[in-house]
Amino acid sequence: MVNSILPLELQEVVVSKRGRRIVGPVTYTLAGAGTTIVIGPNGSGKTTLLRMMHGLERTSEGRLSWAQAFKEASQRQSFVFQSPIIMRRSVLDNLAYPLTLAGKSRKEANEAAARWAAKVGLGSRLQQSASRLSGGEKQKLALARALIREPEVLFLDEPCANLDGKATRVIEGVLQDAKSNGTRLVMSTHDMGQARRLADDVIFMLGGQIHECAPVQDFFNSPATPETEQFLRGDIVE
Ligand SMILES: Nc1ncnc2c1ncn2[C@@H]1O[C@H](COP(=O)(O)OP(=O)(O)OP(=O)(O)O)[C@@H](O)[C@H]1O
Repeated sequence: MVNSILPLELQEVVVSKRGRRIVGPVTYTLAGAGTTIVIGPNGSGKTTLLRMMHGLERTSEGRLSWAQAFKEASQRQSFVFQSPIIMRRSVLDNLAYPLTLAGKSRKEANEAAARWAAKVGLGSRLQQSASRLSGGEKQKLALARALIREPEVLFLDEPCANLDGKATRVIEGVLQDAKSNGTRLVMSTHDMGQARRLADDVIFMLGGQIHECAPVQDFFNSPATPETEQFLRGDIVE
């Protein structure tokens, strides 16, 4: 892509909270296309790593840089949280909002909103108050709202946690489409089946560090360290 915001370069980046290092030092390059899945035990730093890459966490050491200026990069990436943040307005308004904010006409924004609602199975709910949607429906809405501006990079923090198989399948389908359309995806999950289904490559977090980072086949078929092997066996690793 011309003027891509990628690569995102992390050099010896550290995130600390109240004087305690919770992630880092991390050196990593996010480039190319496809889906990177971030896995690891509870508290290993997955959420913090995603938030830091997106710009939601202040780094206390190291260097984080996009290929474009920070403001430009911010506008071309999006984030889906584990608990979706939904405006107390209609499904239509929730979806149209990012587009009107970006200067699209109300008509254009409404048309795109209707298209995206249909993609995530909310086509018949456009006028309904979004706050009355179920948890799974809210997550589908949040995903559509994040994708409606066709971000170059999309971060997702366990978007399918607490969702049933059917809702998860819809979300995975939308994510596969987004990837085919050129969005670079970076997503955390605890679901190893989902990691295998979606990943092109895997980041394994352990103790706030990137313990291993490999193409999906290599990661699952020939783990590089005993800790990775233990984790994949379902043993407790800290
Ligand atoms: N605001 C904060 N203040 C203090 N400590 C924090 C803060 N946010 C996260 N931490 C700590 O940082 C560590 C990493 O947390 P993080 O949420 O990134 O892990 P995670 O791998 O996403 O965990 P989980 O799988 O449970 O969601 C944890 O020990 C957590 O308690």
